[in-house]
Amino acid sequence: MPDTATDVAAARQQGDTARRASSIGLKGIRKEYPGGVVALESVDLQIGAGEFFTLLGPSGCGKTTLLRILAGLDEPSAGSLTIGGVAVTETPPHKRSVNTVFQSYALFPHLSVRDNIAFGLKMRGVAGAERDTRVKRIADFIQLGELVERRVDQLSGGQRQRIALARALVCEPDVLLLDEPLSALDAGLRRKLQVELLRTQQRLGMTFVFVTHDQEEAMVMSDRIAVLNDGVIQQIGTPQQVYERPVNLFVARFMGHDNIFAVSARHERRITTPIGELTGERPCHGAHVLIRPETIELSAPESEGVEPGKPLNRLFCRVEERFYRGNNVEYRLALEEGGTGATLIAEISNCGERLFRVGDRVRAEIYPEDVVALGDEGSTS
Ligand SMILES: Nc1ncnc2c1ncn2[C@@H]1O[C@H](COP(=O)(O)OP(=O)(O)OP(=O)(O)O)[C@@H](O)[C@H]1O
Repeated sequence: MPDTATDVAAARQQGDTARRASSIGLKGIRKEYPGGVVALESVDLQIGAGEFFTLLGPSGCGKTTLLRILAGLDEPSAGSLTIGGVAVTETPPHKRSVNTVFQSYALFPHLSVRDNIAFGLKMRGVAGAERDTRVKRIADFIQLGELVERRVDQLSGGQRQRIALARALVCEPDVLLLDEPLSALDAGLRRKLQVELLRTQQRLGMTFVFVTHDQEEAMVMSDRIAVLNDGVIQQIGTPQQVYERPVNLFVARFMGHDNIFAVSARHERRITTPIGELTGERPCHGAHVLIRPETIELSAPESEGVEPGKPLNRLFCRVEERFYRGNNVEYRLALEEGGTGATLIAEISNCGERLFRVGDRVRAEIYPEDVVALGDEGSTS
């Protein structure tokens, strides 16, 4: 069974042509629960047919509400919804070609794997012989063919999760909705099932809408991600766009970034920050900037530097702390001049070069394009 991010990338590249999939369109979707809680403000979203699309955000931001509206389990207070180009805002759940996999599996523990998988087909009135063929095909597909007679309460968490997936897939929906399906699993199994889920989606060519609050999981799985906060989409983009170019402070923090600095003064491309004066690629309008630790180059102060003559930001620092992580090394740096006591974090891949020690003087070099301006919340791209 595959278990690395490389496998995920390979799975993405091996994708068959779409068998059946539907696009999804959301326009002005608002949800206000009785009692006045506004779970979604005004959500506009276009999800492509066959896309692996992820809703990412903290607890309570409205992810599940949005999924329930797609499934037809909740009605929006305003706005409209299309699946496969057809208006379905008023369509009841069982008439939408949509299936949902929940975090809690929602399996019948006393029934066999076969009967659990067959349940949805039975409800849809699929006859015995065809039902058996389809159950067998999907059980083999998720590598549980040998376990079809077992009772569900005799299986591991990972196996149960695969059955929940099989039960949704066997109905061949155009759209599969997945609400934190892997969050109950331990880290190793979770990574394996991430790969399996992505390969399944690629092979079947279905549209997947996946909910998670784990940014790494979102990045490894998704074609595109929508980051939500307080019922408002903050940014929609590819994993690379959302991680490398977060549009605002919320997205940058949620994606796990540390080197974020307030901008106290600005003049065209020059800005003043707690780590000193920096030059950006273009005039900075944001109140904060992000400098990703892995974009910083470190060298001895007296050396030539990485690219002599290039317009770089050069900061002289002292190594305060060093964290050796095997594949990379994190340095926490104190600025020698122009700084106001702020710490700059640099992460250097460990390619066998000499490591700096605590107390060493170093020169940190930052390209203008790696000074990322963060705008106000609520802006999308
Ligand atoms: N039935 C309900 N009645 C009233 N308020 C609700 C109801 N369901 C959800 N909410 C509120 O709506 C907001 C969004 O909830 P939702 O479950 O969509 O968030 P979420 O992002 O899925 O959170 P989590 O990751 O914790 O599941 C929260 O403030 C929640 O308390």
